[in-house]
Amino acid sequence: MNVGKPIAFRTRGLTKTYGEGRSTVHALRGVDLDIPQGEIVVLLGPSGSGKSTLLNIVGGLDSATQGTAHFLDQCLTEMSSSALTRYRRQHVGFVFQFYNLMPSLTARENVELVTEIASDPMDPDDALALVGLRERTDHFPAQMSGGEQQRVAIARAVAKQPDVLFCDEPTGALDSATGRTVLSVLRDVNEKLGSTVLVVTHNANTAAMADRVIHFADGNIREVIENNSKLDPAAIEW
Ligand SMILES: Nc1ncnc2c1ncn2[C@@H]1O[C@H](COP(=O)(O)OP(=O)(O)OP(=O)(O)O)[C@@H](O)[C@H]1O
Repeated sequence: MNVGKPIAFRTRGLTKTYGEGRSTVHALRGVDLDIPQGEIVVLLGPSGSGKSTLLNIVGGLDSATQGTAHFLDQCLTEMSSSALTRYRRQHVGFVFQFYNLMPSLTARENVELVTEIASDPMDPDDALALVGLRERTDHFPAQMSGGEQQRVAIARAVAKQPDVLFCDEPTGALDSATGRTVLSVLRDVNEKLGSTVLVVTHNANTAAMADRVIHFADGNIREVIENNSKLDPAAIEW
């Protein structure tokens, strides 16, 4: 189904170890992976299998020990830390389990933190409208539910119109109905902005909305499944 799409991310022999000697942890053991542009990709696997480590390296937040990772024609594993900062600023949005909003700022002001430094940002109100919070732009985080706060975090991440949206357990702190709403927002971002969306999750049911599901085990890919019958997030079982 994705024949001819450019590859957004390509890793070859991607390896990450933490520590030395007997306490060495092998987080990634030579991962080879191709992720086509514009896909929703869900990464599943047991705790400690390396999912977040992979996300952090291709997101420009962490370095590899060996191997290569490319974003389009840019080699992330050879970049200086200032080049990685530019890469993150220009191309990448992050969404984490805990929303990391500034409590003293309104929803709009939280989004403006990003739009003020981005090169081609959306209007903050448009970003909040995209996640269904048009009416809540002047509200503070404490006045919003967990799902609404996560949607502000997504608005903040997408307001710079990122090529890629990285989501680490985006529904981990949410109940099922709210979690589905947040997944629907991620699907909307993918469809409306064309962003490639990578989601790390423990919720295997999220796989139903993905174009591609990557199963991790013990620092490597166990299986990659292309999904030709994607479900609407609203229909996902929890
Ligand atoms: N900064 C670090 N220092 C030492 N070890 C680390 C560090 N970060 C991760 N690890 C180890 O690397 C391995 C892979 O961790 P990672 O967080 O990538 O797994 P994960 O699949 O995302 O797990 P989870 O689902 O629990 O978030 C684990 O054994 C973890 O303890």
